[in-house]
Amino acid sequence: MNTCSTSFNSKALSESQNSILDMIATDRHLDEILCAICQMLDAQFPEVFSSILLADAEGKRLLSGAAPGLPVEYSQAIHGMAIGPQEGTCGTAAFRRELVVTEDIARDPSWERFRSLALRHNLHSCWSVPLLSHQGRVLGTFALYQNRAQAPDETQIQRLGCAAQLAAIAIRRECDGRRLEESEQRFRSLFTYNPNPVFVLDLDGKIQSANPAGLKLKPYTTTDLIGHHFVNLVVEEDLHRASRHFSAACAGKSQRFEARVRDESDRLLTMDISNLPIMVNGEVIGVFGVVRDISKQKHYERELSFNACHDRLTGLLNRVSLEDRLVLDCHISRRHKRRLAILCIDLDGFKSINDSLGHSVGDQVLIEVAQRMAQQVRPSDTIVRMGGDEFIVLLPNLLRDDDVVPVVERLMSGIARPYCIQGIDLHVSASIGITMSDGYIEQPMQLIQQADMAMYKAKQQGRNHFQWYTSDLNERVCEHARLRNELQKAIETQSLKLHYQPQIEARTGRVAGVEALLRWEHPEKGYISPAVFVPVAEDSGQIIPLSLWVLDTACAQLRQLGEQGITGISMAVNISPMHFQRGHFVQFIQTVLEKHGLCGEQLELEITESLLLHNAEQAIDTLHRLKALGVRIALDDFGTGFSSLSYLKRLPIDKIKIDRSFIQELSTDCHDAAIIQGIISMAQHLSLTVVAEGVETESQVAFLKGCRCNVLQGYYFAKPMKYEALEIFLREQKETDFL
Ligand SMILES: Nc1nc2c(ncn2[C@@H]2O[C@@H]3COP(=O)(O)O[C@H]4[C@@H](O)[C@H](n5cnc6c(=O)[nH]c(N)nc65)O[C@@H]4COP(=O)(O)O[C@H]3[C@H]2O)c(=O)[nH]1
Repeated sequence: MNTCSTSFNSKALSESQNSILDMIATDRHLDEILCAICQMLDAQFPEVFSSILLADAEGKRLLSGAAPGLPVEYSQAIHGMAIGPQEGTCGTAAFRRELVVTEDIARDPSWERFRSLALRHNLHSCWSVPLLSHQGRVLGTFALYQNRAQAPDETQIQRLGCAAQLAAIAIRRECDGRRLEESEQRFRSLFTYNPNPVFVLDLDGKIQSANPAGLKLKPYTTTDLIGHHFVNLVVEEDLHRASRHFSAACAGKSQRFEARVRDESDRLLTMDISNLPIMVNGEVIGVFGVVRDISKQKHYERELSFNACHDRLTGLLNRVSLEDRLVLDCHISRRHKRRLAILCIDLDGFKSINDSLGHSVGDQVLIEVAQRMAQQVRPSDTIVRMGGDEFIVLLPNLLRDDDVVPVVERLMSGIARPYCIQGIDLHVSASIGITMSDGYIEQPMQLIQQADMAMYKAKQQGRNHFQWYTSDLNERVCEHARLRNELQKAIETQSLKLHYQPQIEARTGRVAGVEALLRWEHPEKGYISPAVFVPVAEDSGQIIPLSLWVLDTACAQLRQLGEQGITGISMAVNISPMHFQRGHFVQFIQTVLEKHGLCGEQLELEITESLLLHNAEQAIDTLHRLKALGVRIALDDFGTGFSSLSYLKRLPIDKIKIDRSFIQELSTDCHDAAIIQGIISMAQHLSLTVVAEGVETESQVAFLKGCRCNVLQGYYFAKPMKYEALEIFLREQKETDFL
């Protein structure tokens, strides 16, 4: 080897090195370059063979790189040798990352695997250096084999290092190129296969390239997208915003915003756009526009917010939106110094359509009502469906209060026109409550309450009416609410009592029965008439527990009378239509009779005609079932309602009670006398018992007896009295004849 090193021609070496560097610079194939490096050294040292091995991807094995002077059989045998602490010269050099010198292969223990092969090919010593990347990763090894056992001198080590460096440069460049190529391909894939449109814009905003998804956003007005400014894509209203974000991205700040674009079919799409600066060597050279179509999401968002504040059935605003609208309209009225009208509209007759013809017919009516109302007001007015058949209308721009009247009249006549649903002609009308404001009100929702109160008043006046809100209406409603609360307390503290008024058989003068009448002794107001508090209890639903208590108590006290030996009298109890129409009413009556050991004939239920107004067929059916229990039925307040004589014969009733207003006018009004005579004779034809209520004078008694009225009830005989008084009264009357 000394001979070789002395004969080493440094000029030739430097030329070879230059030509190899040239090969590297001109991107010649790596195999070619590595082979040239080996040949360069082989040429310098006769009887020396260079070998380059390359590390595999995992850095665990060494693979053939170049070894033009080595025998092919040997090169093939060491292909794939492991990198490790005892793996020949090259495997060990790669493992230790330093020059490893094997002076004598024949004696080196790390050569055990390949020793005989090497010696067979006359290879006796091997010196190897690792090839490392910039980051210190092992790229491979460069080795020199000699055909005699020997150690390298300084020059040889230097030349070996020099050649190894050239090989490392070539390999690194190859790796870098491959990595660059790979990263370029990755980027291309991200760009090309991105389902979202991606644009590359120059700093002027011109589109330099677009991926296939981006090309689909080409406006139908242009033929090409590339080279055009991005403003051609964005709709005019959003241009200013889009340009602002683009400029910010050009200044190096990533941006995210929404803008609308039109696609190649001229569809309007809402896009979520990211503008990202393209940074090269710390400088912005362009902008990426990454676009995501969020049109569907926007559509759902709009739908959700529409549903949140609109009524699904009619499309009108719902009660959620009412307060906001009201506050806004108060503001408008204040600013324009106009009057604001608030109308509360409730449909008359809608419930019976819904009950009898079903909800789908009811729904159709509501939809049409909503449409008709919308036709009668201005677009700037507001119509809200509060639920069911109740609506609120806000008219914020009226000059005078009276200007609301024509609108209300139009609404009423519009609603009252017949509806033809599924071939059936239907009629509904509207009861309207009106309140006015100048917009200066601290709690605008109070206006809704006022209109609501007025609407209730309108309803009470009959159908198809409108009513203005007045402050005394408010007073009455407040009183109503107060009474309801106090009544609740009275129910809870059981401070309601029953009084009883005897009913006298006209022919014999004996007590035929008693009527139970509710009494409420208010701690401050004294006795409150049931005529006052029963309607309140009916409105609030309190009538049900009250009615159950009355029936139970009346039956209990009738039984108590029996136990006192007072028998042969019946107990009449007033029944509220609301309780009567409840399910389980008949069952309850049966239970209460059984509980107190009474038979049906001892109980008489006083009902009124109003009970037959809604669903008369069902009411008649309930009456039949009560009759089957033996219970008697009396029709109270006869003569004050519609008193259609024709339906009387269809009703399974036992008695009619002539209202006391007829009896009281008897002496002054000869018509009343005629009416009473008529009622009694008609009742006799129908085999009904007639009771006259409110009998106060002897002459009334005489007249009624003359007309063959069956039963008399009134102060003339007895006022309603407590149970204890009744017991005494009944005991005494045994000996007394009233008539
Ligand atoms: N001026 C005058 N009045 C007489 C005379 N005789 C009896 N009255 C009164 O006439 C009313 C008869 O009861 P109603 O027609 O069923 O009318 C009752 C009934 O509709 C209702 N009511 C009373 N108790 C109950 C009850 O327990 N349940 C229900 N649902 N309603 C009841 O309250 C209404 C009024 O009851 P009250 O104030 O007790 O008034 C009672 C009674 O005190 C008389 O000679 N002259």
